[in-house]
Amino acid sequence: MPRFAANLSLLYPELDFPDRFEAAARDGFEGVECLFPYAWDAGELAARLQGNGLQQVLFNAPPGRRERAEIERAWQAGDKGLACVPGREAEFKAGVALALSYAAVLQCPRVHVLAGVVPAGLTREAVQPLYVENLRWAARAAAKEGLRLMIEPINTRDIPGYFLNRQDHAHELLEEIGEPNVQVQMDLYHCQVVEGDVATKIRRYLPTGRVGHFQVAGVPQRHEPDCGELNAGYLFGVIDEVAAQCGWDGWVGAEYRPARGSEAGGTSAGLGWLRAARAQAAR
Ligand SMILES: O=C(O)C(=O)[C@H](O)CO
Ligand SMILES: [Mg+2]
Repeated sequence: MPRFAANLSLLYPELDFPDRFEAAARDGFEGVECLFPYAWDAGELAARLQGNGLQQVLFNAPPGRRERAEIERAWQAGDKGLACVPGREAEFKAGVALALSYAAVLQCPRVHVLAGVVPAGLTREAVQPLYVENLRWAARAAAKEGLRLMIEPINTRDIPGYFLNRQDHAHELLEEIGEPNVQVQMDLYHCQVVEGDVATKIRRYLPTGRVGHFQVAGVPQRHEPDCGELNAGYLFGVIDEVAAQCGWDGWVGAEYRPARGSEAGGTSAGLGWLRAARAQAAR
């Protein structure tokens, strides 16, 4: 069974963010990820991790220039990253520096760097050199701290105009960036929405050593992984099989909006997919 991390920005919406750590540990998660930890003091979050025996496995660099407390709200309102946005290089670098300082305190080995939306009037091809240059700069800064950066293809239904949508584009970009500590965050939800053939893509890309993290959700509504058109149990089996062959030992982030979160039992009641994965592994 892969190691699963609870995405605390999406799971347990019935609880205040700091209380979600304990809930995730109680439900048997060993790792957690989140979108943006910046509204909280890094030391306070580190204490929550330690107190609950959890590892922080991933979070995002800021998607735009804001006060720390504003970052999450600004993401909802439209900040989607700066890596491909001309004229905002200084803000991009300041955001990466803030993320690296949080990663050090949280002892988190991975930081996702959002690509951003291609500005009106420009093409993806026109902004790609800037994206590559920004990522190269960020990768070198992260390498000094012993950290890895993730780049994630995201579907354009969720973020219209987003620069990076496809797995093949992400892997081409890694070649161009040319820094070994940059990897792909393969979100199976986005992969299914954009291109499908998910199991084949896991088999193609995981052995390259260029996939640093997985995420999962049901498709099309981004609810529990066992709701909708993806067969999560089958895909976890594929990850397990290929990981055993190539020595991959990363995490699968549970990044979904619980459909059952408002029902009695909250998020925990919707973890049947996790219990099924455990039962399958025990067989
Ligand atoms: O939207 C997603 O799938 C992500 O993982 C991004 O990190 C957005 O935070
Ligand atoms: Mg994702």
